[in-house]
Amino acid sequence: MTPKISLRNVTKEFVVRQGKGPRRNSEPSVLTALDDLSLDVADGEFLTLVGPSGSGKTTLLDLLAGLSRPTAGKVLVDGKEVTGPGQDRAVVFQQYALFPWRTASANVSIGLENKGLSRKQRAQTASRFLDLVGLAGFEDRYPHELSGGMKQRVAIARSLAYEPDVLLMDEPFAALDAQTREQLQDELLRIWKATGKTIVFITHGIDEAVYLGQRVAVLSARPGRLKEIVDINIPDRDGDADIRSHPAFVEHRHQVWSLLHDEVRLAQDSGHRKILPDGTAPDEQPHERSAA
Ligand SMILES: Nc1ncnc2c1ncn2[C@@H]1O[C@H](COP(=O)(O)OP(=O)(O)OP(=O)(O)O)[C@@H](O)[C@H]1O
Repeated sequence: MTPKISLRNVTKEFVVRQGKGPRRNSEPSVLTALDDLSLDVADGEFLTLVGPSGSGKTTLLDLLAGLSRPTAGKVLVDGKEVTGPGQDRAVVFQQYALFPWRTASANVSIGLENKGLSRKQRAQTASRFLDLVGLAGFEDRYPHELSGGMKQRVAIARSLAYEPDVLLMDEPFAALDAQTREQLQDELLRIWKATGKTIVFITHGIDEAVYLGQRVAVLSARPGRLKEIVDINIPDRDGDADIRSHPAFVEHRHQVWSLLHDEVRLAQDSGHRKILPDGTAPDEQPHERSAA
């Protein structure tokens, strides 16, 4: 069966300049964010993605979203090469990016405006998706009247409303307090089960990765390569038990922690992999190319 998402030998390079101001080096260098990465995601799968800072997680999500193109290799969705953003994929960012002058309902309706629906139909669809994310009755609230968790629910409802097959989530719960985060993790699992979406979810949280993912993809320190994919098998996952204290959860968490810990140490140990605060790397060789 064709995987829903397929990354085939994907490399992404950026051309950067070292230093700043008068000390800025005129020679551009190439920063390899992702290196020869191959990965398949099945239809309806929930994949979480972890990796040290700078390992290329957001770069990978941007490629899947069609916001940028790989330097080499291919990104396929349903067997077709991704050449730009599309209605089949929605992105949820850490920052909710809601329009402050629009109500929750109007924010959710945004993606429906080109679908030839009447105003009433759009409002009904928005209500249905606000209901799905647990915000029934909040249609007329403005973003400033909502908590952080509620705003993120609106953002998720907005992404779901135009019925994408794939949900791409870049640390969507990172700005929320621990309790709200856990609540939204459960909501997301419920929505995923109800809708059958394919989800790729980036997180810095090992617990979150293991709790949400059917598989956890671990990236190596920059340049990002696929270090390992951990299959998550936790018995009784659908029950009422506290999954986070289940021995299988604890074991998976330790496994992912060890893989990540090795990568973070490697990145720190080898000076040539260090990344300067301005995003450039001292190890990269000057390169002829001039565009990212
Ligand atoms: N547009 C760009 N131009 C130049 N370099 C870039 C660009 N986007 C990303 N990079 C570099 O590519 C590398 C990977 O960045 P990316 O944001 O994908 O990492 P990440 O794993 O998401 O990091 P974090 O966990 O800190 O958010 C970094 O070294 C970053 O500085």
